[in-house]
Amino acid sequence: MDNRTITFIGGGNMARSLIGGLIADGFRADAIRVSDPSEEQCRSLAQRFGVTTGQDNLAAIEGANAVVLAVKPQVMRQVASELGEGLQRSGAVVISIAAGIREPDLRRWIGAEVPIVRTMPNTPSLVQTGATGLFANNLVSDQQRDLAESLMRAVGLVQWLDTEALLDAVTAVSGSGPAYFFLLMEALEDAGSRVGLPRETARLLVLQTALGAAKMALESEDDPHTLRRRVTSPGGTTERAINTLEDGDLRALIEQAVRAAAERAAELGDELGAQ
Ligand SMILES: NC(=O)C1=CN([C@@H]2O[C@H](COP(=O)(O)OP(=O)(O)OC[C@H]3O[C@@H](n4cnc5c(N)ncnc54)[C@H](OP(=O)(O)O)[C@@H]3O)[C@@H](O)[C@H]2O)C=CC1
Ligand SMILES: O=C(O)[C@@H]1CCC=N1
Repeated sequence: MDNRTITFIGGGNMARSLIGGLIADGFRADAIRVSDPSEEQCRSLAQRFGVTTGQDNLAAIEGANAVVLAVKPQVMRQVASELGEGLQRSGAVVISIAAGIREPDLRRWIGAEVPIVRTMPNTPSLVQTGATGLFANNLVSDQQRDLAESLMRAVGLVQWLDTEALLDAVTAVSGSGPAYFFLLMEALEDAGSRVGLPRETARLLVLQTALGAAKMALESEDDPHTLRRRVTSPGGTTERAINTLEDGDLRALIEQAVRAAAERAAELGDELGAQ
């Protein structure tokens, strides 16, 4: 991806997933800088990916074409304020990955009219199977839009959104989504082990089944409903299991969970944006 440089402010879980995916996609390690207060975190990132690391946020953004703000929402205000002038000078596109933090608040904290792309990626970016929603403010140039898109496309699927508010829904569906599937895997593995399978066998069967179902749903012309019906023989085993799940109102529970996550994203925006 040419010779553009990208700086990550915060080198935690999500930054690690994005960096790993970018490098696996051929992005040059020497074009990636990470600034994080933890020396341990920096050492581990430098060792694993060969990226440049440091503890000085302002120094890290110098000359960068894109600055990814990958800190927790609760420290975003402090980080954005501290970087304000540097960001204004650099002309870099700011890419925020924080849940809830709204673009107008981020711009206010930075204290300048800077180009901002607000995104919501997810951790499978590490294995280049991420899913990212993006929203650009009107100061983002076409080139910067392409840069933000190509960074996120290097690690998976990208979906641009017309309105920023939809990012809370993206957060609730795909940002947090990997955790829902991991929970299902944990539960299925536990259940498999309780009906007699050795735990390792149960885990392998569950993971391969999850992979197979997702791959099939992505590659098939049929929708998941049709694919599900094909597994479900009348009077068979799947029917019995699906009836149990429907009787327990799994769908309503999932909707409740997604609404709760979206509400929490909005709440974070309200709470932290009011500062
Ligand atoms: N995890 C996920 O699945 C996803 C997370 N996100 C978003 O990504 C962001 C980061 O989340 P996640 O990676 O999970 O969090 P982590 O806590 O793993 O990473 C944040 C990192 O930022 C560091 N940090 C804290 N203060 C500063 C500072 N002033 N300057 C530079 N770095 C700092 C932290 O160091 P220390 O720990 O020492 O404080 C930590 O290493 C959040 O805003 C979250 O909403 C978005 C999509 C998915
Ligand atoms: O749980 C969180 O708040 C972050 C945002 C989406 C995934 N993890």
